[in-house]
Amino acid sequence: MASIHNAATTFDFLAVNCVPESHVWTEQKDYPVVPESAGNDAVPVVDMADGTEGAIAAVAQVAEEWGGFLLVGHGVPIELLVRVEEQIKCLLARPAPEKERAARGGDFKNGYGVPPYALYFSKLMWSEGYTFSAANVRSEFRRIWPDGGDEYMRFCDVMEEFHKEMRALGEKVLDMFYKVLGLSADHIAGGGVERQIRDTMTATMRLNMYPKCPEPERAIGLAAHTDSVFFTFIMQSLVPGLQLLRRGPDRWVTVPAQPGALPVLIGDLFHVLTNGRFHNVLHRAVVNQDRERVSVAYLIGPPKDMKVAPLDVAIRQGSKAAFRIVTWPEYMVAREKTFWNDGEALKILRVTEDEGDAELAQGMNK
Ligand SMILES: C=C1C[C@]23C[C@@]1(O)CC[C@H]2[C@@]12CCC[C@@](C)(C(=O)O1)[C@H]2[C@@H]3C(=O)O
Ligand SMILES: O=C(O)CCC(=O)C(=O)O
Ligand SMILES: [Fe+2]
Repeated sequence: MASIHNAATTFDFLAVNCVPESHVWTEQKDYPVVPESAGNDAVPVVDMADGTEGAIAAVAQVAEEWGGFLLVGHGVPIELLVRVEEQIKCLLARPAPEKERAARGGDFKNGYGVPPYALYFSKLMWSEGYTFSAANVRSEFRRIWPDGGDEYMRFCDVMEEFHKEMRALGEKVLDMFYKVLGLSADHIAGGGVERQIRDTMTATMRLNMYPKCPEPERAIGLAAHTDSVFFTFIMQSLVPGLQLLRRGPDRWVTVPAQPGALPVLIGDLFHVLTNGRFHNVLHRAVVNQDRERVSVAYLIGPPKDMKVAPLDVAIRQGSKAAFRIVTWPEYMVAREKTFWNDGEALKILRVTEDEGDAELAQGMNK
């Protein structure tokens, strides 16, 4: 599908009183929407402070059936989350020429502009945002503030504090997932691949701003997608908008926006690591007429050169690896052709019966 826009198109969302043709998404395949907290469709809550065996069994069920949940008891101060939100609003309220100076595209994979997958759709989404590597905050944001200064320092200090907290939380959540897979603390601490993943995983941040929309049912904030990474933490303002797809019957379930609760979304590469056991959840962000919404996706993935394949512990006795070995960049390139076909991406990596018999697929520890 041809792209009709540049990576860093600025659009004055607040200047229009209807959704222009360039942003209309009514022809997309769609499913009914379940409102917040409805019976069996209430998004599960995982409390990290609950260290019981029962809690691990509950995480197992949620990871397999939902692929997404609300994390509480995580210890990240709410007041820090509030400061992160304030800083994002300040950044994205800067004048268009300043944001365009920091545009994605060309030599810059990171920066201001539409997310990479937007280039594969013919319509624009009702959002703007900024993508950057969490390890490079200070150099990245010199593109917005070339001379540094107080605003630059405040922004970088808050983002780095957030990164420190989230990276540490990422390790705790990874350990929780490893426990679900049956790995002992000694095994994780040993020199194997599980420890290597934990020590080397990388973080990318995508700051999203969804302006108020005069006709929300005709637009989409972020179109349906799975994240390619291991897993993603979402920090969202107190305005709902994130929805998860539940299958059978297919429906969108709205994630409540609760102070301090962090949505966690399992991505494609964790689905691969667990040999398909953890569900990589299809999700999207919708917009509304009354309130702008801000979110941060804190995406945790492997280093670019790591070869990812099902973990040995996830390949149950008598079965084989269901996915072939891939690096994250290789997977992202292969996935480009599948964006308008929900759930198709991982088929690229699936090992066929014949290949499986020929034992082409191997576990990650081999
Ligand atoms: C680390 C990344 C994952 C991501 C591409 C990116 O380089 C930065 C943003 C991420 C995001 C967010 C919106 C949807 C998505 C498909 C996209 O185009 O940009 C994801 C990408 C992904 O998960 O592969
Ligand atoms: O805004 C949200 O809640 C979702 C953001 C998201 O899915 C993403 O940036 O990948
Ligand atoms: Fe996402």
